[in-house]
Amino acid sequence: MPKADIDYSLYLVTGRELLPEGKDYYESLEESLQGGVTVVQVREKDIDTGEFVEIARRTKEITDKYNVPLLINDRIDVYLAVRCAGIHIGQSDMPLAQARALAGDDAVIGISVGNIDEAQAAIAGHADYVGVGAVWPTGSKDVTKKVKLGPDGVGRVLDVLAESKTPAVAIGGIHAPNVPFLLHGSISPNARNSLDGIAVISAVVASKTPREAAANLRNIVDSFKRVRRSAPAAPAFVLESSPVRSTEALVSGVAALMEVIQREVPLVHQITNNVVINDSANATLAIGASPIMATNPRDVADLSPAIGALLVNFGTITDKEGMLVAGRQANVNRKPLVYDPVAVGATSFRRETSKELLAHWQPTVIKGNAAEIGALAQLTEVESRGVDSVGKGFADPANVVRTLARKRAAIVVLTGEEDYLSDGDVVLRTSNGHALLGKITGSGCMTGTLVASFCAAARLHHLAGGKGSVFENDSQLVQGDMLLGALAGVLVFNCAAERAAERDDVRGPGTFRAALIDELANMPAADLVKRAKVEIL
Ligand SMILES: Nc1ncnc2c1ncn2[C@@H]1O[C@H](COP(=O)(O)OP(=O)(O)OP(=O)(O)O)[C@@H](O)[C@H]1O
Ligand SMILES: Cc1ncsc1CCO
Repeated sequence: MPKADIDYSLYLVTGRELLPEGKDYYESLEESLQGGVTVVQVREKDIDTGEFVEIARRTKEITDKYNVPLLINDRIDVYLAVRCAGIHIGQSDMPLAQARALAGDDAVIGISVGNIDEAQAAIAGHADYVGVGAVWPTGSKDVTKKVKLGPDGVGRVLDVLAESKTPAVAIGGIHAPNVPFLLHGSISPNARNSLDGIAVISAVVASKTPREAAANLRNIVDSFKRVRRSAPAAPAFVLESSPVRSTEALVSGVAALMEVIQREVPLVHQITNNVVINDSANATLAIGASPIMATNPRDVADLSPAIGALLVNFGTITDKEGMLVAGRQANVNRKPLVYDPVAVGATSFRRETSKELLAHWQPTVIKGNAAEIGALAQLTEVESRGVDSVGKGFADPANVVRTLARKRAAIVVLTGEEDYLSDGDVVLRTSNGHALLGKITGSGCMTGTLVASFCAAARLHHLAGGKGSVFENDSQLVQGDMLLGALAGVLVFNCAAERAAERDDVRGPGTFRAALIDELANMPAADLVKRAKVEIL
């Protein structure tokens, strides 16, 4: 097969030691090829050369049947003996130039790269493809273990590879539940490049049903590539391309979600700060959803299948382990995950914690004030004072939210006197609310709570086959119109604040805070539709 025709979508690295008891290596291999494996690499350690050659020869007989290229890990002598498609070398194996001299120009030569320098060297040495990793720790179920490159780090390497168009597969700790996160989260910072495929070992080899395991992985990768091809310039990949929108449709969509909440009473899991925990739970109840504020890692893993959405707000970071586990489980269970990085730019501890969380899981929505969004976007235009944003805000907020949404493949919500929301494509501006919101603590945190609740509703609405939902795609992390969910959270909160501020019994922040909870509970959808000030920019 010509080098250019190789499809790297699902790259299987063999590992005979990982086979389930009683499963034959060749049988497992053949089933995985039937499931859709597109490249095979034979990896054998501590084995006699004669035996390696024999395994490679028999493996090639099977891969040839499926017209799938076979690569040999590290051993050029074995490659020369069996004459398969090529070899794969690691950084501590023979240098690339030497491998090329021995194997010749026809051989496919791939190399493992773990950072930008190694990627640049691979390009300079004309590697035919690179294996980028390790993404996550392998051989471990402990999700709190230190992440290696993470999807973010893979994205930085992909950026370097964009120009040479060197194909890239990611490797290390890849299993079906984290594949959508990996594919979306590793789109290079300026969206120029994305993964050509994923390399897996135990996700297929250790399976008793490798055909099904491979087919599932292949389906996710294929879906991702389809979306990426169809919308290269508008990378709201988590959500596929945005449906056609009008302000009227958006506002009536919000009203519909208010009904969904009442009907479905979604459970909204919140790991939030100890300043706002009570107000947030009451705000959740007031709109008709059901709050659960659990933080212990053992608790949160069990909860995940039952919840409608997860909120991670790190205003007072005391539960990092719980945040890591709960977020990963939300991705695994494909539940909306709203991330509120309170005061993220204020201290190095917060910046590091945020980086660590974002390497472990993919948020569906990122919500913050100007200082927080600025810090995540690495902009210095807006300053913070503790949890507050100070100054006039961004000169071009629409561009800030759109750019960060693209970079993070998430909906971004920027709060303030006016709120900006984007999925990386569309930008919405809402101008509801009241200045009294700036006089009570946790108004941003409660906005996050409501965004999470309405994202839960948007997903349920989609699953029930509701009108206007986003087209389903197997590589999407979350199903449903999450931009609409985020908009609903912002609008309901701010319209309730307007109603509260208008009340005669409200004399200041204290009475306003109580009235706000009342109005969240009492607001008719028709009044929201009347009040809503939404623009599509
Ligand atoms: N002056 C204002 N007029 C109208 N709405 C406002 C105003 N200030 C804030 N809001 C609204 O209040 C909510 C919180 O936004 P803000 O940007 O103040 O959050 P925050 O700084 O994160 O708050 P906190 O740290 O207290 O939780 C948002 O829904 C926003 O729309
Ligand atoms: C005041 C405060 N400090 C940490 S979190 C929080 C709530 C508002 O963000």
